[in-house]
Amino acid sequence: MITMNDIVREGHPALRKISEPVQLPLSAEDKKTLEDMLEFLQNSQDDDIAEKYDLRSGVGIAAPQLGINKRMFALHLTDDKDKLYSYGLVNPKIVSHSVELNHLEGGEGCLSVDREIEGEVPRYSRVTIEGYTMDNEKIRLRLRGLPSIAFQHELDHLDGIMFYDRIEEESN
Ligand SMILES: CC(C)(C)[C@H](NC(=O)Nc1cc(F)cc(F)c1)C(=O)N(CC(=O)NO)CC1CCCC1
Ligand SMILES: [Zn+2]
Repeated sequence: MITMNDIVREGHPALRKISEPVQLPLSAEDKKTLEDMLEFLQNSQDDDIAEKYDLRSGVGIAAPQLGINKRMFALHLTDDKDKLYSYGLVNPKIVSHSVELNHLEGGEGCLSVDREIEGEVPRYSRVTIEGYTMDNEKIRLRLRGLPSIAFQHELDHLDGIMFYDRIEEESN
């Protein structure tokens, strides 16, 4: 199982690389990695398992955070209507987005960042995304709210972008 020790932190080169598209159909190894990533998120949101293994409660994790520069990430979260979004996504991309921007109140954090960083992180309010599931099926989703923000945060990891890169500098 994945624990916090498997997650690379700021300064690790994998977090600043552009990740490579994943060969489809998924190899057994890539599928296993993605399943392990989804399992980590589920474990991290289970109070007993999270406490036992000292896991930070994660809603998303990208392969580069495991030192694997492949274009895949996992999401496991519920939106404000309690709809569950639980996916392993391969070669994900935004196909269209709102002009309107949104941000998490209080800013963002990251499983690979062990410090608090203040500042709003601007994200598209709504995105239409495409990608492939762990079963090699093409998927298209319309996301808003936390699912939309989390998707954009994870997609940035595949392009070597950290959330704080998007916080505008103090305008004096
Ligand atoms: C880094 C951490 C703080 C653990 C963050 N969790 C999080 O934001 N949880 C959350 C947010 C809400 F708005 C409502 C709620 F119910 C729970 C997270 O998992 N990530 C994933 C990550 O680091 N992926 O690389 C960072 C988040 C920033 C924006 C969305 C994902
Ligand atoms: Zn992150």
